[in-house]
Amino acid sequence: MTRQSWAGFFLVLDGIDGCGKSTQAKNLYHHFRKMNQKVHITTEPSQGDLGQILRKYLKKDQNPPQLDALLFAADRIEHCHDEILPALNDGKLVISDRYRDSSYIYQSIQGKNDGINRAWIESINKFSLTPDFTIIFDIDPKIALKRRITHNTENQEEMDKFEEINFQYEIRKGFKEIVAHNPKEKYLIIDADQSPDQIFAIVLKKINHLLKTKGILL
Ligand SMILES: Nc1ncnc2c1ncn2[C@@H]1O[C@H](COP(=O)(O)OP(=O)(O)O)[C@@H](O)[C@H]1O
Ligand SMILES: Cc1cn([C@H]2C[C@H](O)[C@@H](COP(=O)(O)OP(=O)(O)O)O2)c(=O)[nH]c1=O
Repeated sequence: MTRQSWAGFFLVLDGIDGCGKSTQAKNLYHHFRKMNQKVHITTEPSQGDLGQILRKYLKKDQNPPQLDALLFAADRIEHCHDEILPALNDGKLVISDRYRDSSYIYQSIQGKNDGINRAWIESINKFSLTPDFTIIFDIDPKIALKRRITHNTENQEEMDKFEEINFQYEIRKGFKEIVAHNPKEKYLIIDADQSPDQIFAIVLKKINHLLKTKGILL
């Protein structure tokens, strides 16, 4: 699975937990559906067989971090092979709610005291597809947490193991560093402390431009 050119467009939305990426992924999906544009929405952990197994493992507190990293990487290979590449070859805009950068950041921070480093995570992910473009939603973790509690999608007892606030500050920093070290042609960082409509307007302007440049959108 080394092919890196396709008829479609591979877009990733990423950021800390609760930054609003699922909301924007769904907005984009519905927008392009209405326009009769070929579009596919997906998420990581994936809905595939390995994604189901991974979600089960993530509910356990005491997995070795190496195991988490390997499961995320395995799920990603299956996800690329079974779902993402076929959709891209079919000319679709593929919108993924989280992808490889989440592994680079979450697993390297989670495993920093267990001998896990970024180079190893990159190596186990080297067979996954490289996105055409990534949007990072940047927000203070306290605001993201408040949103999720206010909307009653979360309470403190049910918080996933990755959602502890200091960990989220480290994750936020990690995403910012990725943006800083990559070209503007590949990444956009958006201040996610704005209304959903304001954020959507920024996202849509960028994606329309990118799709027009690639000749996918007329
Ligand atoms: N821009 C926004 N302003 C206020 N609340 C938001 C905004 N975007 C999303 N939300 C709400 O915040 C919560 C988390 O958003 P969600 O899109 O699920 O985040 P993520 O997918 O990044 O975890 C949801 O309850 C959602 O309705
Ligand atoms: C894709 C991915 C997610 N994660 C983490 C981020 C989330 O805290 C958790 C599960 O994701 P999920 O339950 O979908 O949360 P969210 O709505 O915030 O995206 O898995 C990783 O640690 N590594 C990865 O490669």
